[in-house]
Amino acid sequence: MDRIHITGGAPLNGVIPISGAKNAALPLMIASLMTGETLELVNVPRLADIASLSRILGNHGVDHMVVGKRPGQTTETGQTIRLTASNIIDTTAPYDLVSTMRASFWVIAPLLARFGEARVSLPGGCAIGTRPVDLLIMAMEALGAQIEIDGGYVVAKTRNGLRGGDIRFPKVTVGGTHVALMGAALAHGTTVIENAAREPEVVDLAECLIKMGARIEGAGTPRIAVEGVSRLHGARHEVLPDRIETGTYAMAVAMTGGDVTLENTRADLLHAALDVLATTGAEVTTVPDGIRIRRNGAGIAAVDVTTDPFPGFPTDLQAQFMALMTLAQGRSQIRETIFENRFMHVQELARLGAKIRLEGDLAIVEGVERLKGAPVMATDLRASVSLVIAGLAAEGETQINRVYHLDRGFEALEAKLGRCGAQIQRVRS
Ligand SMILES: CC(=O)N[C@H]1[C@@H](OP(=O)(O)OP(=O)(O)OC[C@H]2O[C@@H](n3ccc(=O)[nH]c3=O)[C@H](O)[C@@H]2O)O[C@H](CO)[C@@H](O)[C@@H]1O
Ligand SMILES: C=C(OP(=O)(O)O)C(=O)O
Repeated sequence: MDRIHITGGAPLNGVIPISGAKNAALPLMIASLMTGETLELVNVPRLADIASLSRILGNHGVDHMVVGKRPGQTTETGQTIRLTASNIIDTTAPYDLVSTMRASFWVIAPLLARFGEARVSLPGGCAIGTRPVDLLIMAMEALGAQIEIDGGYVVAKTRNGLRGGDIRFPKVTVGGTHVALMGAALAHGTTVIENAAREPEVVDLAECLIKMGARIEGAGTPRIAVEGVSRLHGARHEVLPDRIETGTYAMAVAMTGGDVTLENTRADLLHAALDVLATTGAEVTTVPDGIRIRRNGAGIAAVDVTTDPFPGFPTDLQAQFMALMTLAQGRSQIRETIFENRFMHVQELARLGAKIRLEGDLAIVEGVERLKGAPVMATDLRASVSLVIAGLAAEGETQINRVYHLDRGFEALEAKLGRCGAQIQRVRS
């Protein structure tokens, strides 16, 4: 298994190009199942999760083509892919493909809406809590689907197509909102989704569906209205920038010190996180087509954070922020409200010398003066990258095992950091 070796202590200086968002690209690719025409997606990141989903779509019969590079494009310019679901041969998404990632479960909605049936294995994904799918099932039932669980599979059927209905989510769910949107877009009649997720990735999916002919109003607000149409058509859509990758590198610079411009991204995608970073003492400025982060000399101020659905502080940046707080001057309290088991990085950060105490959903971090490199191993994607950030700021060598978690969500991580002065290498084995 590959490992990442880091020799910490160097500040980061330079430019980091931000990739297209994994968590937008995945539902957008799934939306290709909603039409027999071609969906062209631009700025798709090169990631293990994207490859896994391509395999799942391929198994359903979706044709997948990667468009060749154009002059001026580099390996870090996202790929353009064309997906055509004109000949679906199988409406089952099998366990061995779906178990590796959460988003693959969402194929259930377009399959059901367009073909009247779907058999999808219960999903996997990052081990950060129980992660049930009851609300996704509730949404499809509200659209008239009959659903049963059989041998680890969710079997969904509809006789005469989905029909519009009222969906009120008791808690905000990103996946539930994606599924509700895709189902409702091809249902007969009107659907109102209440307490919808407002995440930018939901808005990106809605914008793409609108280009495909869907009638959707209110995406980005808690109330989305969808007027179903009988068919959708092909479209071309650019995946929005990855706000979690953006925030991750911003926190890395805030921790190591230095001056980095994050290119091809937008501050409005992560205001809550950038505001918190500024409060810690980092200088955050917006520049054309990006964000500049600087911290030179000043110490890191301790700041309390609570994760929340968008526009709040994202749970997907909680681990990275905790890494930063391990070197803060004083005590910070980090409350995780979205997932009940998303503190797996705590014991690994402790190996580097961090002082963190857990009390239920609260992590109390006592800042220390320095971290010291050590071998560590993370169990999920964002936890893994929090160890990379901590390793960059620690004295000496850090070795990060189980790198496949990082490959799920961070495109060209070593190259992007290496060009800014980080001493980071992948050791293949
Ligand atoms: C691929 C992708 O986009 N993943 C993101 C998505 O995950 P995902 O869509 O799985 O997360 P949700 O927003 O659905 O989960 C939010 C909360 O609702 C609960 N819940 C969800 C569905 C359900 O049927 N029942 C239920 O109880 C979850 O356990 C969790 O406590 O949003 C999360 C919250 O921003 C992010 O951390 C993930 O990175
Ligand atoms: C939790 C994540 O992914 P998934 O929902 O696929 O587990 C993530 O992107 O941080």
